[in-house]
Amino acid sequence: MRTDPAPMPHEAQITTAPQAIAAARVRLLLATVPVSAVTNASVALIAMALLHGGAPAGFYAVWGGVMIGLQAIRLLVWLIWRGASAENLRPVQRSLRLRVLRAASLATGMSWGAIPAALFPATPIEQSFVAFFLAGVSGAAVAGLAFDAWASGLFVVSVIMPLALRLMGVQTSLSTAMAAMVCIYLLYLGVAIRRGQLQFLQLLDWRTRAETARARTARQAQLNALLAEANQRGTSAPNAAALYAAICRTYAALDGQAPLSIVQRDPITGGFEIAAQSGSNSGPVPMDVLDTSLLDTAWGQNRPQFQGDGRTLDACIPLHAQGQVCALLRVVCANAAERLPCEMDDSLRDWLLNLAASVDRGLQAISQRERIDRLQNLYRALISEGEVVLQSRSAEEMLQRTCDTLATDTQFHAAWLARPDDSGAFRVLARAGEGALQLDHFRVHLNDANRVPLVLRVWDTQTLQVCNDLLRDPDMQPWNSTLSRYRWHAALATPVWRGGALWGVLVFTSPQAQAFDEQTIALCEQVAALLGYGLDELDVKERLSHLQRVEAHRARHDTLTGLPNRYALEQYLPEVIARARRQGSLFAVGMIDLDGFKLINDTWGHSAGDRVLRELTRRLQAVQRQTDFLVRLGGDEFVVVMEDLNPLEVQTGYANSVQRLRQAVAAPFDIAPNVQLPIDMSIGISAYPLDAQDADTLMRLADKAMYAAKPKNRTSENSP
Ligand SMILES: Nc1nc2c(ncn2[C@@H]2O[C@H](COP(=O)(O)OP(=O)(O)OP(=O)(O)O)[C@@H](O)[C@H]2O)c(=O)[nH]1
Repeated sequence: MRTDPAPMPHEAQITTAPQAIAAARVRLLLATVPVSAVTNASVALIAMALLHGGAPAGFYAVWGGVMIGLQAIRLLVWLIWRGASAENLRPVQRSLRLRVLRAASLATGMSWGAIPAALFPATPIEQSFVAFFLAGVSGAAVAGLAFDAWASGLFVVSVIMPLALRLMGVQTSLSTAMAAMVCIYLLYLGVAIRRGQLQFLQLLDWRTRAETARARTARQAQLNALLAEANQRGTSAPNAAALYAAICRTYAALDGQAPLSIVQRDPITGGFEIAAQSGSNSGPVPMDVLDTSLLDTAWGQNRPQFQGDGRTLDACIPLHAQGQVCALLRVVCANAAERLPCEMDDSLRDWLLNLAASVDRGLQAISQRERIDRLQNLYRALISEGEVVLQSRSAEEMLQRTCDTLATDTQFHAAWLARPDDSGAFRVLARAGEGALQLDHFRVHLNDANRVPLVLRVWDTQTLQVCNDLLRDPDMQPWNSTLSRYRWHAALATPVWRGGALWGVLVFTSPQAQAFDEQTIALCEQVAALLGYGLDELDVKERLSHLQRVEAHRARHDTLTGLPNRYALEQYLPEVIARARRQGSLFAVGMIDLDGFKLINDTWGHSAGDRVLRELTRRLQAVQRQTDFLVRLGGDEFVVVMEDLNPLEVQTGYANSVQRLRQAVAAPFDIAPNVQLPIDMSIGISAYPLDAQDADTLMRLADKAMYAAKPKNRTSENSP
């Protein structure tokens, strides 16, 4: 719960006791001046009017004039000074006005002593009593002097001593008794004035001390409230900047404090900049007018620095995040003449240290929250990576989706994967996130002399590499401007294994230095491992599908000639029939069988027979039309399906087709080295839809026709 801090007590109440006493004495002296002056002037007027005898002629007129003049001076000083503030009273002891006031008071007292002196020659002695009486009255009238020891003492002595001496000079028992009484009275006045002064001073001292203590307690309470506030803000602020701003705002509410700022260091330039600051009565203290050496020392030595002479203050206290100095808490009161001074006492020092400790705790809470968020996001990314691996149909897709997921759903800024090509130059295969486009200019080669880039370190060591503060890594200096532009403040590069070998490097970058702690590193490794498994699985799938394709081809093709086989023909014929039916076209099935092929095998060997079969295939392919479908049924039997047959062909007994196919055996075959033999073939043809309308019958009829065409079966009427 936030409580509004009470206003700070006025600084006059917390100044030191001697200053306060001096100011209070002057105020009291001023308070007595008007009454004293008026009384003195009145009594002087009465004396001028009533006391004539026993004094030199004109004495009372001169004395009265001096007296009234002195009182006028006192009143004048009082008039000028009565509106003075506490600040003006502080240097009062050196003030000209105080000196004038004291001199006037002293002169007043001494002038009263002149009356008994003037009366000395006179008789009877009773006149001296009148003077003594007047002196006593005037002593009371200038009671203000009692608060000023020297003036009071001189006054008492100068007024009463002459009377005592005079009485002792008369040498009668009465005058001696009176002199004794005067001396006792003198003694009494001296003691009374002294004691009164002491008590007054003590009283003032107690009062000032009590007020100072009260003010201190009140300030301490406010300062403690600010500490509590800082602690509480730490648990609610979303980030360090918000925490700094909240601390400064709360501090600013404390009236009368020197300005507080939180200063951060630019990692590139090393310069200091204000991250947050409180306002103050004198406004924020600009950085450029301050000596930053104290900041350097506090940052470099990681120790609080305090400078000041009790009137000025420069305090720099390091703040920490993850064990490292991340900012400085600075309180500066640079100007001693400022209305609000900073007391550089131990309590303020302790409080500042406590405030810094509170901010540290807040930063720690924030970084812990950020770490948990980061890990949660990473776990999510890990789950997403599992989906990516399962869903991706190609390696390219898998890599790109991995990078996209990492750069979108985690605290990472960018993610990319690179691997060396055949020439050894690293190629970025996938990338995502801020600054990823600049990877177009990524030039790293396996043979580079400079082994600093993380991808090379990974390649060399085959292990994961982390740099948690790229901008402070002296090796990374050449790339600092790019790293800083895209806020790549920390990076992790991990090997990606494919098929048991190092295949690529997956790189994660984060805008937050120190982002890669133990758990994050472990999760990044898992992501890379998952990616590797995914790639391996893709490879397995790819191999399987290749095998399937080979097997499927093998099942439909003849291994010796590469031609479609009987199985393929069985699938093909229904399609042709359906097409011909749809289009109302004709097609023919030609059955081809070599004559006397067995003899070649038997005479020249099986491999010679194979050669003939392959050569025949080549020749048949050369003479077939584009729409013909050539099949090896087995042995020396071939089938050619001829689509879009011209009806004339049927009428001419397939003369053109037979002639075209026969060109395949027009030239003799190479049987063996230097052995060429002519080989003939028999052809039987059936046509759709004239001969039959189903595949089996068409095949059977073609076979029958071919069989009939064999030389050994040939008769004059069925020879083709
Ligand atoms: N070299 C070789 N010979 C094969 C292959 N497949 C079958 N043969 C042989 O081919 C021959 C085919 O037999 P036939 O058709 O009776 O032989 P032919 O001498 O041509 O008889 P006609 O067809 O009646 O003229 C057999 O000897 C089979 O062993 C093969 O892939 N390679």
